[in-house]
Amino acid sequence: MLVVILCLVIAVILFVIKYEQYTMRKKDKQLLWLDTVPGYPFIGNLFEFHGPRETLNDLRHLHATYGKTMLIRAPLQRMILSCDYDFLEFVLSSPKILDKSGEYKFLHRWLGTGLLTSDGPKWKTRRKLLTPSFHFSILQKFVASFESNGNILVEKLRTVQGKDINIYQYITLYTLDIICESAMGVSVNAQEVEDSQYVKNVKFLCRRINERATTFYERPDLLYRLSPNYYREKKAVKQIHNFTYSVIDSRIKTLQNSTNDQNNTEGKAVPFLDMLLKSTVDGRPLTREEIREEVDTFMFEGHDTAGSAISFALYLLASHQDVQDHALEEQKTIFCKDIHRPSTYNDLQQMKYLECVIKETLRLYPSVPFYGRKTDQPVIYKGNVMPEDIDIAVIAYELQRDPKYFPNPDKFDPTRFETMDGTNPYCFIPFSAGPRNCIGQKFAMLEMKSALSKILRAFRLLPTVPEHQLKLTSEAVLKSYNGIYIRVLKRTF
Ligand code: HEM
Repeated sequence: MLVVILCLVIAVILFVIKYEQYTMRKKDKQLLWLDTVPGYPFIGNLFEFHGPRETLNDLRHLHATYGKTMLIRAPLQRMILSCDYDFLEFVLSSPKILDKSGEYKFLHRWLGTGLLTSDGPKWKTRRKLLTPSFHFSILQKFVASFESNGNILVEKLRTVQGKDINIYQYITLYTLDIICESAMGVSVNAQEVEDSQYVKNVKFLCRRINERATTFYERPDLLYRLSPNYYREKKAVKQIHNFTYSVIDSRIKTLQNSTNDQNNTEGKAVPFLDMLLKSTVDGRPLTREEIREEVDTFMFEGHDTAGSAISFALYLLASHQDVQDHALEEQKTIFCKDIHRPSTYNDLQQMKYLECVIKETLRLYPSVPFYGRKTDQPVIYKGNVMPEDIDIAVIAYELQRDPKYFPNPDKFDPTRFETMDGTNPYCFIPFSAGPRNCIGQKFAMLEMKSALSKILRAFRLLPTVPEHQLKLTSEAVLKSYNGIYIRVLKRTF
């Protein structure tokens, strides 16, 4: 009996391997022009990846061994990994490669197919609908929200000055409060309320999505449903959706009940939710579910990214006193004698050096270190075919450390952005590039400037002793898994 079962198992395995080879044969032939990472039948290169904490190291190792562009294989999936300038310029600017790679399906349970995860005509319609929400005349009204939440942040930091603190824990709650106010028009008071279930769920899901993407036995939906993590994820998603729906419903009521007078929003920031509630697609309003998808998408994409960038910038400023002094001089010039006054939109526009600091931070520590696309039709690149349904991973983290474009690439040197002439616009792509770039980049830049300016004026930033060493990991967003520790000391002028 045992022998029969064993034979059956072997037969099934052989069948699956043959089936995979048969289905992928044509694609593999068409992709012979690429360097292919040697792997095993069926499972391909899954063993090249050693879990979420090691993904960046694994990618670095693969690029060092196989060059800037290579093909890797997973069951029924072919993916091109690239940090090559020409190839990525082609991919990101192509109107034919706009769909998202297979990995994004891990976000679907939470985000549905909102702007980040949708493809084809749905994405085009949504992008057109949402783009006006990021017009500068709308964005400048959010400066007040950056300011009030920044004041809470500074108060929180005052209570821990002189101690070694994991700055990321403070910053990420600040950016979460801001995105809640901006996207939904409600405050979750993440900075004030400890142990908020909503905050816990958002944090849990951000981590879970990447863990799943890099754990081979959790990738197939069928196997994932057998694991306890599936139920944890389902529960967290349900709680988040319930919260988002309750906010949507109460906002609908408020808008219905408000008199014209109360509805007068002149000068006030209008949350993205209100715009969604007032929008129509093909002559009909968006459904509750469609609105929820977008609100949840903004919550996901809009807080951790900026939180990571601000935290890394503070870490770099703490360990580069010359850069910090330069940035502070600029603040003094802008704020003159009233150094602690609230910053205005115009002030933020004037912070040119701080902008270089942020860009240099995003070059070294891009919040989204890699992202994915997929071909939905055969595409020709330099005479070679990329067949339909091929995933492409854009490794921004590696490209932005290429010495060809950034001499002495590991050096933190914001001035390189003062002299960059735009000859190679695709060598700096923290917000992606082309038609599917980050819709929130101007919002993010204002928010990051506002936070850094406020903290710089309130505190002197110092490294810990001994200086904390980052251990980078990508949980969809770049983090340091041992924290981002610095010290802050009240600044006196
Ligand atoms: C430092 C801050 C940020 C960075 C580095 C960043 C980076 C990116 C990147 C690399 C993408 C492309 C992702 C992909 O192709 O899969 C993206 C897309 C997106 N980002 Fe951001 N982002 C930031 C802040 C924000 C903020 C604050 C918002 C919202 C207010 C936002 C909303 C979005 C949305 C909705 C998309 C999808 C756009 C589309 O596919 O059309 N991002 N972002």
